[in-house]
Amino acid sequence: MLLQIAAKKRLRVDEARKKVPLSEIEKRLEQAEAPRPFYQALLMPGMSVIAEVKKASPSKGDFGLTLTVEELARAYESGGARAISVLTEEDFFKGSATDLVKVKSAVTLPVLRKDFIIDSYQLYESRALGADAVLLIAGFLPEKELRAYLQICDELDLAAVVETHSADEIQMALTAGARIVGINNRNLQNFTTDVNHTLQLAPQIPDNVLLVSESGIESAVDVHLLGAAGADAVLVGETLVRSANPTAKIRELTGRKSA
Ligand SMILES: O=P(O)(O)OC[C@@H](O)[C@@H](O)c1c[nH]c2ccccc12
Repeated sequence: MLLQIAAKKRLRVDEARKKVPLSEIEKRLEQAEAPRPFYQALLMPGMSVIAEVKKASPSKGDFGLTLTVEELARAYESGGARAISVLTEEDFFKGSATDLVKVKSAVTLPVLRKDFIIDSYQLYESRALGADAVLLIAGFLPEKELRAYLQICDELDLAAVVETHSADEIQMALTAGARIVGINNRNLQNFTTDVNHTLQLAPQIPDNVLLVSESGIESAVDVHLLGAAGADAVLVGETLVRSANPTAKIRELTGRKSA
């Protein structure tokens, strides 16, 4: 599955680069506004929720959103989310770059672009689209490349969440210079999720690195356990998009009325 996603992405990136060359993106970036502070949002006291706009996934199919992406993002903001994640992958998650642009203008929160980044072109593109942060998947990138991408993110003032699945990937992310590490609770072999995955690996994350627990977070109990284990943030998609009231669901998860 991951290989299929990466192969599709390669084609799409090559196409995008033909349409809008890097030199053109760099020109656009001269006029770009300063990014919203993603890292600082996660640093706030208490658990930060990164709420995800997710229309579909390869394992669950279409979630049948009844709200527009703007409405959903605003509902998240009202519930006290501290950042919004927007899935922009087209072929397996039914996302788009347009979704990111729409969400960015609908809220005042920082916005994370969730996609499969396999080419440095996508970092510049993300910044030009208005992303304040990107996801870098450690399992997709050799350490040297990860390090180079993190450096480009620094130059672009783009925050980066480096997603990991194992102790080895965490070590690699830290060596490459990650300041925000994600631990994905989803087993990519069978797509099951287990928040214990974060609880087991959390001790590997030093205090000066922010920890985001990703996937399969369903309840206030999950959030409490993850906070006690040292997570600074949780990344929540399905539980929120399936909820009849995403605003109330975020408040329920954090136990707070606002951000
Ligand atoms: O819907 P969930 O189980 O709350 O998961 C959200 C998020 O963690 C998940 O969408 C995700 C984590 N890493 C990814 C990488 C690519 C696509 C999607 C993801």
